[in-house]
Amino acid sequence: MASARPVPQLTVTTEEGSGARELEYEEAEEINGSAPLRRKLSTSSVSSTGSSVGFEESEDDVLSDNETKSKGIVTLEHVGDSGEQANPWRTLKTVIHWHVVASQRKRLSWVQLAGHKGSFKAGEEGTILKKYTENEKLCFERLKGDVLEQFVPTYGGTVERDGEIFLRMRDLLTSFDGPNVMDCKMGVRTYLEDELVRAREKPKMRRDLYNKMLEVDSEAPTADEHRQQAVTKLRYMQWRETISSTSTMGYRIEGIKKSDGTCRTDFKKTHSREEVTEVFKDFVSGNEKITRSYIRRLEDIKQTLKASDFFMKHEVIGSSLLFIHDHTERAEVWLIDFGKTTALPDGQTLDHNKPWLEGNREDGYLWGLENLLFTLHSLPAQCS
Ligand SMILES: Nc1ncnc2c1ncn2[C@@H]1O[C@H](COP(=O)(O)OP(=O)(O)OP(=O)(O)O)[C@@H](O)[C@H]1O
Ligand SMILES: O=P(O)(O)O[C@@H]1[C@H](O)[C@H](O)[C@@H](OP(=O)(O)O)[C@H](OP(=O)(O)O)[C@H]1O
Repeated sequence: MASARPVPQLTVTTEEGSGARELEYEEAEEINGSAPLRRKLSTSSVSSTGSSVGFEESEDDVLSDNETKSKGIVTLEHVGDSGEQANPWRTLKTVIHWHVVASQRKRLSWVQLAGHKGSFKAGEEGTILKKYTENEKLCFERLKGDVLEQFVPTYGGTVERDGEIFLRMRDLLTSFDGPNVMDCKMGVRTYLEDELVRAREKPKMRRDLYNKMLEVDSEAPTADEHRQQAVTKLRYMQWRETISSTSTMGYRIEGIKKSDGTCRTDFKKTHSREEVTEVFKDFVSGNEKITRSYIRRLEDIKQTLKASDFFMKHEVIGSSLLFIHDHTERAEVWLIDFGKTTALPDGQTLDHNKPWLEGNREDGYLWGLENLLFTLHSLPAQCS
């Protein structure tokens, strides 16, 4: 395995504020002419200390460990499919005329191991609907015809439900019988370089992330962060990267649901090679055939990534590999979550294997994949 790599850190210093309202993410991105990454606008304000470090709460509820640890099973609401492609100009009209009676809605029991609560709804059979972001839609569109498309859930365009726009995609779990599922977030970095720049220019303090930090380690916040009872998102994300295996191995385990109904999302401190290996070993229940299938699939993915035009031209941040197997010993791995996968400027390409230095936009995806394969290769011997 390659050795740990240094992660450039951002030091947030408190400046005197002008009192001006801070630009919100989407506004800033619109001005730059790029696709918005956030799902909702949030409000931010100048802190009461007069600092320009704004305070901000989470834009969406993120599943907390307590909420998911119990099951990892979420109930997705199913609303009838109109088959329509979303038309932004018709949104308001559709909100008014959408006559789906709640009692007629079917519900789907589903597994969501990471991500934002309420992001998904059930689609028609075999599909799920994920809350729309322009960025993810663009990725799905650009993936059409790319060699990587075969490893990505089939994309079925945008649809409108209850006045909201969703991306329709294949539900990867439907063909499995009592699936075991694991989400591994790939890369050495979980925030975009753009986010780093924005965070430096306009740091915003978040109390919810401070609280999430405390839940894991009450000594993690600095004295200053304790005093403010808040941390910046960047500080939180970098801390998450270093306490997990993201910084040292280029991937981390986000959650696991097993066919026996157990579900774990408490892997924030799963850091060492030994700890990660133990989790994998438990996930495959020592089954060598399943392990070998996963290895074959990951080798295919690796070769395909290297040949992919899409991969070469995108900074792939926050994307996961979803592992699925069941009692039939069928095992699959899929690439999911392109919410923060961003096209590079024309002519620029990434290696995905080089260390990240601010400005080079490298994400360490392939390096993480190598390490993941290394972990799986070490399993069969241990399992037998
Ligand atoms: N096509 C799919 N088929 C089956 N399960 C899926 C699919 N897409 C996502 N999931 C499940 O939903 C979870 C969250 O998905 P995803 O990462 O796309 O959401 P998100 O809200 O963008 O997450 P994040 O906030 O981490 O960026 C995954 O861990 C997985 O369990
Ligand atoms: O895994 P955790 O510890 O719950 O932390 C969340 C996780 O890093 C998500 O990836 C991130 O959303 P994005 O990837 O969309 O940035 C979210 O930011 P948020 O709170 O701003 O939604 C974090 O709170």
